Amino acid sequence: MIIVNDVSKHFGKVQALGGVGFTARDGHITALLGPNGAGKTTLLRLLVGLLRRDRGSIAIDGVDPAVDPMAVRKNIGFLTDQFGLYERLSTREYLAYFGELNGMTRADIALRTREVTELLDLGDIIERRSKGFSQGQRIKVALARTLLHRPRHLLLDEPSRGLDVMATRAVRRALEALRADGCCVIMATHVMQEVTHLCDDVIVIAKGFTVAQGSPRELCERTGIASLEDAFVSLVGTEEGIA
Ligand SMILES: Nc1ncnc2c1ncn2[C@@H]1O[C@H](COP(=O)(O)OP(=O)(O)OP(=O)(O)O)[C@@H](O)[C@H]1O
Repeated sequence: MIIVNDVSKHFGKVQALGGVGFTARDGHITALLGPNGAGKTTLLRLLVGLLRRDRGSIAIDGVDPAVDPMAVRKNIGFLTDQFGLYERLSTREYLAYFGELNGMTRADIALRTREVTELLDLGDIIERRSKGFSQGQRIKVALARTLLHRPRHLLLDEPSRGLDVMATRAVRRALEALRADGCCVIMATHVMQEVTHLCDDVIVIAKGFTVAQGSPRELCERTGIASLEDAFVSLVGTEEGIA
């Protein structure tokens, strides 16, 4: 479980987060919705201990990433907007490298490589070097790396950007399987259809503040608006950043 309370973060004079608070539960997929520049990526980077907050508290299964980032990272998979693939490594070599960094045994790496290859349909690129991979192939390999060590928490920054229909479905299936395993998934996205079909809970942030949290249905009921996209626009009070 991830509990965030009144977190703020400035970059010099720029306020990225003014006051964000929410709870993301295990066995749930939680969407992080907000216009461009709302603070979603900053929040994800704070959760994983890559940035230090100015104020507030964060507890990831009770551990504060500012106090013990290594303990938190052991149990988190983080898919950022920078995939960080190594062009000279094949997908299999790349996964093995990150598995070793995460302290996995060779046998476990081999087992998990088989599992994520199947889950994300990587069969045709598992022996290929990543140089020249398409955007969708790059995301799937980065996601495979993120899942390899069976993280208890998964933080995804726009995981479906650039994916075709089949790849989108493969990622969706993977996330549903993780949810069924009790994983706590937080996903920043601009794709309303994905939120409606996949997410149990939605956190809406605007200009660095949490403006609402609830299931897609609750947000629609609260605003009295039938479509989630229109409810979102009403909650953030602007049409900026809608995809
Ligand atoms: N390293 C940085 N230095 C200065 N400003 C930053 C930095 N990182 C983020 N910001 C600013 O903080 C604010 C929040 O940015 P962030 O990337 O978290 O938004 P976002 O919700 O992820 O946006 P998007 O949907 O466009 O990806 C923006 O005004 C951004 O310019």
